[in-house]
Amino acid sequence: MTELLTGEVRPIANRSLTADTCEKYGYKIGQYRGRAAHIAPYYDDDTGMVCAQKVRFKQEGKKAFTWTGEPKRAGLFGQRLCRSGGKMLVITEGEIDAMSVAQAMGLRWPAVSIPNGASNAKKDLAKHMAWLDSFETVVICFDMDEVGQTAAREVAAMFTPGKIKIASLPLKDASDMLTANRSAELVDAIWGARIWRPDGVRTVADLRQDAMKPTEYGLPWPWADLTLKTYGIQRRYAYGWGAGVGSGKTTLMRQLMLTTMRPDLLEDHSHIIDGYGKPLERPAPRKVGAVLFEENPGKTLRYLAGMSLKLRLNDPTVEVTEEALSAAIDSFDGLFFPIDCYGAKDWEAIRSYILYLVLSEGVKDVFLDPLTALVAGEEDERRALDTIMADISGMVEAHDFTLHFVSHLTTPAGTPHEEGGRIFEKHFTGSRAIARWSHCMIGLERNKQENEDPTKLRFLKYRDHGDRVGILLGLKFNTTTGLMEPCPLDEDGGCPFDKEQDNNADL
Ligand SMILES: Nc1ncnc2c1ncn2[C@@H]1O[C@H](COP(=O)(O)OP(=O)(O)OP(=O)(O)O)[C@@H](O)[C@H]1O
Repeated sequence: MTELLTGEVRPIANRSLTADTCEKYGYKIGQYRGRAAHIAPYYDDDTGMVCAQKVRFKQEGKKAFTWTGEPKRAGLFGQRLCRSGGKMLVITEGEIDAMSVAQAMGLRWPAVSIPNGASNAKKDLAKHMAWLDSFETVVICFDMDEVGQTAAREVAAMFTPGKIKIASLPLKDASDMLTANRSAELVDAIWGARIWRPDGVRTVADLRQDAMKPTEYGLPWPWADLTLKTYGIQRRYAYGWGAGVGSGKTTLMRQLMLTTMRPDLLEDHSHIIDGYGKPLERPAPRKVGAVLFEENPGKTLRYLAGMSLKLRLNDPTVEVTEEALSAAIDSFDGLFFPIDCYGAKDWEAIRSYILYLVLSEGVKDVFLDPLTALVAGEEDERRALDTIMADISGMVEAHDFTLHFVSHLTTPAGTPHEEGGRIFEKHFTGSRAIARWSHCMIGLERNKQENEDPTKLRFLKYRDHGDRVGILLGLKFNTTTGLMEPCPLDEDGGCPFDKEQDNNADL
């Protein structure tokens, strides 16, 4: 144990501290190894005697600290001046700050300092939790730098919620406030300190700006009628599309990709007016990210080019000039970002590709066809799908994009989906995970044996608009253009009741 130092109480002019303040805290000026030093006394909780001193002096022009006595037994600086169970206690990062707060508050309110700086705040305060918790309110008034504010939040989390407040100062610390002659503002900052809330808890004030934003239409579907009925394609949504084998899922995905990159090919939407009387505008061309497991990206590009020319280019009898095709292909340049994942079906890799496209390339419309390919061969398909779907749902929300994925369907008990059987949520492969995590689920119902039969878009789940479900659109495949076009449906939605009955058998 090193000897305690002696000294005398003096005002500290360069810190605007009066002799009364220093007297109250027993803060003295003395000598340490022949140099002038500030001596801050620390008391032992048990004996009420000074057991240690924090000595502050200058060494080679720089601020230095040392301890005398037994610092391990020391409480907080100024602790002995505060009766437990008081109305309010202020905790600062340093002795001079504690005295500055006390002085600004007329020496009538208790202020203490932690002994070993912000980085040890948690450990040093933990020893006195019962005492600290006895105060009605505890205000943390640490330095306004990163270290101080991080420590303030860490310390706050140790207290009973609702009791702890964090003060925010316009200058670096309480001492700077006092020396700048801004004690009144320092007092205001202490009284006006905000109740600390754990990260993530928000107030109405935090959310006001968001809540005041008008609800806008999402992005247009290729077909205006669907935009009208569903309020458009939503951002931060994972759309799950399901249909029987060869029922046109990929064709529909291609048309969505096409009109995303080439909004000039969208149906006219100008008759759709929002609640503020504004007609829906045609969006600018947007980039597309495509994860297509069952198709070579070159082939997809040819399909897209064909659709843009209103030609079915997979038909060998269809003629197209090289110039026209080349110009059509060029129209997707810088917009189409397919991932060549033929064979690679590892979610971790696909996930990084998607995030790269979204975060680095600014892609906001991603297509994944089919989702089922990612779990084929997994030992526990259900669990794997649950992990992937949870991930997708979190990703679209965190990074503000839209992901459309295609799902295969399980075989129903009644009419096969390929013959127009009704689709239920539970028919999606891995339905539990998909239903839980996707924001919208859509079934494409079509009887492949009846070429004249339309494809019905049945919305099964729609998170924000649960009333907008059922068959919302009929589409007819145009065998010349390769595009799906809206068509009228029977009054019952073209979905005879007996077909629904059939499939209800396995409900
Ligand atoms: N509504 C439709 N009417 C007639 N033919 C269609 C229709 N939709 C798509 N087709 C054609 O049916 C074939 C299969 O379409 P597509 O590949 O889109 O189906 P899919 O559901 O994705 O198939 P899979 O189950 O094999 O993934 C294609 O030749 C396509 O041109």
